[in-house]
Amino acid sequence: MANAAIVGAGAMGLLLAAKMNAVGVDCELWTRTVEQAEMLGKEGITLQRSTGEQQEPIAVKAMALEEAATPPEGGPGILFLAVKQTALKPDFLASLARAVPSGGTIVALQNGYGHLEVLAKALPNSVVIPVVTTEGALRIDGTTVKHTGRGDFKVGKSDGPRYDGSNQVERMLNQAGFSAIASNDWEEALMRKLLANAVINPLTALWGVRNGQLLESEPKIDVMKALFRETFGILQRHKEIGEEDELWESIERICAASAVNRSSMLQDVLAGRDTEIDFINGAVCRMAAEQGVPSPWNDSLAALVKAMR
Ligand SMILES: NC(=O)C1=CN([C@@H]2O[C@H](COP(=O)(O)OP(=O)(O)OC[C@H]3O[C@@H](n4cnc5c(N)ncnc54)[C@H](OP(=O)(O)O)[C@@H]3O)[C@@H](O)[C@H]2O)C=CC1
Ligand SMILES: CC(C)(CO)C(=O)C(=O)O
Repeated sequence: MANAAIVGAGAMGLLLAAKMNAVGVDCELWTRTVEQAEMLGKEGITLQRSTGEQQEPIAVKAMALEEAATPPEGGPGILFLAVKQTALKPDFLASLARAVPSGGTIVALQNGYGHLEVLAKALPNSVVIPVVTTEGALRIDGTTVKHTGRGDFKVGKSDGPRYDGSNQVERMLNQAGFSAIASNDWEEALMRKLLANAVINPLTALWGVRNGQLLESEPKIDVMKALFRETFGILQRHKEIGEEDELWESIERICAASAVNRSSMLQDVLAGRDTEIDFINGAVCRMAAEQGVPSPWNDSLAALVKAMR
């Protein structure tokens, strides 16, 4: 049994598994289906650079989560959770609880907000480490992933013993060639990412445009700014996240840097999958309700994106 496993063989899971196994970090990959696990076992993972250039396939030990979720004696001590928040349903959480040994570490890579509470409740004997990443990955098929953008990983850390495994996770990611840092200010990073996702994702999904196209028309920028201002106010009341101007500029930079990419929400809509809207704009609406303030832009976008299904 490996020391670590990645749950979810989509964009992020394939990228992590490829880079870790390429440098000899002992790490299994747990899929949803037996078919994908068999394919990965036979073909390995093909990693494409953003330029399209691809490396030799990287061998990986893959199995379906249901096979892996046996009683936890000797189970991997670290689970990188690379599924969307939409997957965090009771049956899945029960499988995870069976797969992770008591005291094991769950590395939560999800965008959005709400998952940490769900995981902590469902896995009370595990340590859930929040990780915020600005890496970009795109699943091409069941065994191929494109590394669409280089970013970094902020690995949640606390001054107390709460996130004991943070330094180990940081080391594993750096060993795999990523840029990772264990940091106390992970919550600020999580909120800043939530702000970017709350502005870029629903609008690109609704208008069917790539990230860079958001900045190509004044009327689109006006809508973006209105959504940004409302969301910034709500998040800033929840947790100090920085200056409004600087955060708006950071969103413009993300759109420019990922100009040709489709946001994850647009990809989900195009593929007919559930989106993470409930955990992005929906989460902002819930925060606003707790604060007793209105959130008309977030309410409308959450409803409009849900109605695309
Ligand atoms: N991709 C990116 O660039 C980034 C992603 N993130 C975040 O990382 C998380 C994962 O995103 P991403 O990899 O893009 O998503 P994908 O949709 O590409 O991958 C999710 C994977 O989870 C698998 N899955 C779903 N349910 C289960 C289950 N019950 N058991 C095992 N596996 C399951 C899916 O399997 P199947 O395909 O068989 O349904 C799929 O392979 C999201 O929260 C996202 O917001 C954060 C930053 C960047
Ligand atoms: C930052 C952004 C918008 C990049 O596409 C993203 O995280 C996503 O698509 O979910």
